[in-house]
Amino acid sequence: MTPQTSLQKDKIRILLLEGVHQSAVDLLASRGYTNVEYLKTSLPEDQLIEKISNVHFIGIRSRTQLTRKVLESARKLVAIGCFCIGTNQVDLKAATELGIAVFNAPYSNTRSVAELIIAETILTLRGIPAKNTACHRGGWMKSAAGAFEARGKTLGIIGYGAIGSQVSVLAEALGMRVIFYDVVTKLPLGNAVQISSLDELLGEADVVSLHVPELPSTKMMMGPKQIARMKPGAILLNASRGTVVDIEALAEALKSGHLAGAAIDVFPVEPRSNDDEFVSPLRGIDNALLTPHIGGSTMEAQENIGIEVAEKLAYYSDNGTTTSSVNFPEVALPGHVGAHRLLHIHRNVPGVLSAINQVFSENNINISAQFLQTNETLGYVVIDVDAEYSDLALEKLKNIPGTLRCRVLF
Ligand SMILES: NC(=O)c1ccc[n+]([C@@H]2O[C@H](COP(=O)([O-])OP(=O)(O)OC[C@H]3O[C@@H](n4cnc5c(N)ncnc54)[C@H](O)[C@@H]3O)[C@@H](O)[C@H]2O)c1
Ligand SMILES: O=C(O)CC[C@@H](O)C(=O)O
Repeated sequence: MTPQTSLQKDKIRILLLEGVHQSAVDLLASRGYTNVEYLKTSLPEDQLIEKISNVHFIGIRSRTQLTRKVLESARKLVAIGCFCIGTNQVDLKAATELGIAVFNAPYSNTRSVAELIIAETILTLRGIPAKNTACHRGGWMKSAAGAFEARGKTLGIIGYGAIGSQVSVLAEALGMRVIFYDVVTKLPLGNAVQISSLDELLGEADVVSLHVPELPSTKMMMGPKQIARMKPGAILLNASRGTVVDIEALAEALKSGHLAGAAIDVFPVEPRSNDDEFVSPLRGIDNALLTPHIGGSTMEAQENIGIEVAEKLAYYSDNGTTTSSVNFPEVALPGHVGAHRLLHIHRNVPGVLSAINQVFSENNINISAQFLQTNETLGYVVIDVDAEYSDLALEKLKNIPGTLRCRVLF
């Protein structure tokens, strides 16, 4: 039997955008959530605001921009599922301040991206993008000039996290020498070596591959100066985020021949759907291998992501557990058989906790279990009580100053 929540499950509205995998819909259905609107595209802000004002959960990929303005109109929203790794498309500060939990799938497409990077390393070192284009145009570029083996070349990885370190292992298996730059000291895998400055890495690597998140500190981290610092004839790979590379400067470096090639999967501006035109200064540059943000788009990854994120949303809805949330204090909760569970999300300011406890002491409500976790913005308190008291407690808790969201699970 599926547990009852504060709303009947068929009243809990879920909006899934950007064609998330069917596995998400199936998983939600298996947990009793069938009130799902499924769209293949992202939505422009005005349409998003209209739709989000009425839903309890939303699932997106990388294109949907959940700005503060959008989130402020999401009065009923309980949680956001990012069916991907990156969460830069969500204003996380706003989501946190509004008490909306955000989940993602931090590892489900790691391998897919790493495999693509290895393929691109080999293809760009051999000059395949230009040769392929020539063949399609009736040309025949049979030549060894500018074509190299990966073996023995130096791969410079920027951002040695889940993807960067996976690329490192695969590249070493090809016989490449791996160096990496990361703002955090990382345990190097295999024979990889951490380099202390970006500048030094750029001066040494034959192939540079970017695997950093989109952050203020990574915006345009590959600008004209950094691109000029790369070795003549080097190759730049970017499957991280489009804002990390100055795309105009890259186009110039490819046209001038300073860089021998590039493989770019992510762009500062990406079409909203497959029906929209892709516009980029890299179009028409034959030694640039361009892909439509499909680093993580494999059947395996998408199916796993669908299950993982939908499971996190359903679990948070049913039980209150926030394990691996991107922005919420993490609480792994047991079941609450025989009790009603109150979930209280509040601003982490002095006085809220004592006000919560006062509700129970003043009204003589026995607490059978209580869980508390905070981060610097939020406090998350979970209280299990006898069924007969949950309505009264919910009403009182909702009125405590500092309360952001409050719900009950029956
Ligand atoms: N193209 C795609 O389809 C695709 C798929 C998955 C992920 N991504 C992108 O790849 C990014 C990386 O994914 P991940 O799972 O490896 O993330 P991760 O968090 O595991 O690793 C990121 C690494 O970058 C480092 N870093 C942060 N700022 C840095 C800086 N200024 N200089 C150097 N290093 C810095 C971090 O310390 C961390 O080690 C994601 O954030 C996402 O934007 C793209
Ligand atoms: O599927 C997507 O749209 C995004 C994929 C990738 O960039 C990620 O962050 O996981």
